[in-house]
Amino acid sequence: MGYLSCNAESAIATCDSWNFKKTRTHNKPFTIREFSYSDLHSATNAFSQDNLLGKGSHGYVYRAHLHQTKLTLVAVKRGKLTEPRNSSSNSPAENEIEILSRVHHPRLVNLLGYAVDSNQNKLIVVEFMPNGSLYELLHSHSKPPNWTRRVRFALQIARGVHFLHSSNPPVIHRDIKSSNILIDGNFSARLGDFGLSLRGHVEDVVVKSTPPAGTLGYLDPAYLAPSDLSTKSDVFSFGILLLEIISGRNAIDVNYSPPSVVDWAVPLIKSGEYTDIYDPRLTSPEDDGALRQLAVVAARCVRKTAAKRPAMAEVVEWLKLVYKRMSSPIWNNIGRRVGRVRESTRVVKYEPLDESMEIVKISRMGSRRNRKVSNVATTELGSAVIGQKIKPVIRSKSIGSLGEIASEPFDLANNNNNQTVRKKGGLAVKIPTVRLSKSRSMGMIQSSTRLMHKNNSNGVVVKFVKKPNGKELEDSKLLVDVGKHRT
Ligand SMILES: Nc1ncnc2c1ncn2[C@@H]1O[C@H](COP(=O)(O)OP(=O)(O)OP(=O)(O)O)[C@@H](O)[C@H]1O
Repeated sequence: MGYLSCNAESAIATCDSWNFKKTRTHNKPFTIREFSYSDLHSATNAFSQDNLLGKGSHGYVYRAHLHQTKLTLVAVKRGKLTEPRNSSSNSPAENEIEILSRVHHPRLVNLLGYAVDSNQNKLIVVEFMPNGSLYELLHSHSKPPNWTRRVRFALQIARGVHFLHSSNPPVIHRDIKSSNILIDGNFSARLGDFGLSLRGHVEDVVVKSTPPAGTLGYLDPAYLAPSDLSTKSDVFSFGILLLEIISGRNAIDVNYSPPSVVDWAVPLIKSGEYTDIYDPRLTSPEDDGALRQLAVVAARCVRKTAAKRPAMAEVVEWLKLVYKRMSSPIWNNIGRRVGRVRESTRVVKYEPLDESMEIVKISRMGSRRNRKVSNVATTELGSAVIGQKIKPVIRSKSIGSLGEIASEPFDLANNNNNQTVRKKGGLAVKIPTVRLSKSRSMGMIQSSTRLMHKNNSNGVVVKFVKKPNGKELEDSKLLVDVGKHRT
């Protein structure tokens, strides 16, 4: 086992030498306690209903007040009492303890300790997350999180998953989904529930002999046999999570046609109909470039072929750029609004990029197609209760390669697609869009490199890139420069 046993209430410092190369905060040895069962019993008031935080497929989670220790509020996970104990393999609780005793990160719901009951079943003690799950925030909350918060959650989870994948040996979570994303006291997202996780290299016996598992709707369609498992399966699930964050709809939802979020969203993204997938409960921003980038990142993560999906390291970099873009004053002014203002066409004024010009964007509003086909209540996957207008679909095929996706997530750092630029008091001039082809590296536009527009000496609006060293690079040179970064 990856954790060390010791007497009740004694603390042991554990650390994983493999993970010792991480940044300072993650290098600190962390403490795993063995709690006495009786302490957890009294801390949860005999596992009372009042302290029940939630129920999962493997057991129950309780709030516990520990008085003897500095940790006052913790969460205790207890397996189902009726579940037979299979001595030949690790229970989900044992697996979770084993994995979490080796990794520790601010973006994870970290292990604090464990206890053993009289039947030798293990109870897990983890950090208490007071603000529920992302699933609840997205689907049951009266005030759904705004766009900036959603992207922040996405970035935080991406960092957590990246940390797991870059551990040595890597940890593959196998159950990334919104109900396993918990929100801490700082309203930051943490990845929890390591019951299905695997730690090891793909060629390791344990990994090679463990049958596929996960949650329908999030499960990688390319993961059909143990040998198919790789970190890219988590990337797929993360992509589904991103689509859920963008659209506010469930991974599988029979109220939509098609019910699978992949089959529903990816064709819309591929055809450039981004606004159709935005959560209708939020105002969609006039400059939705950041959301488009987010949608394209999601589409790349859910590619059918695992090898074509990005690594989490790339996803983190892309999401950092999306978050940066969203942190601009324009985004901060976007309030949360339930219901959508519908207009035909309107002109939106942007903050000028410099004194000599201002930008206007002709935005099309009110054309959002509502793909919801009926108002039947959401049913669990596989449920037979389905409305009259839609056909029962249990698990639709996921969409294949996204080779034809029109725009790259980061084709341009400040991509003004479909925007027009005009000189003050002058006529509008349409700016041609510079687009990189799919084969080009997406990491080459650094956040410190900004695409801008200005009038050159002939009065013509040109694109230029401001390099980190302050030098400007004009459009034609930009293309050459971009070419150098081909992968
Ligand atoms: N550390 C925690 N702090 C606060 N609440 C928690 C914590 N862990 C879990 N919960 C609550 O308990 C619920 C059940 O969690 P659990 O991880 O057992 O199952 P699940 O993820 O919802 O479902 P499944 O077991 O099918 O994956 C969660 O949805 C959440 O509301």
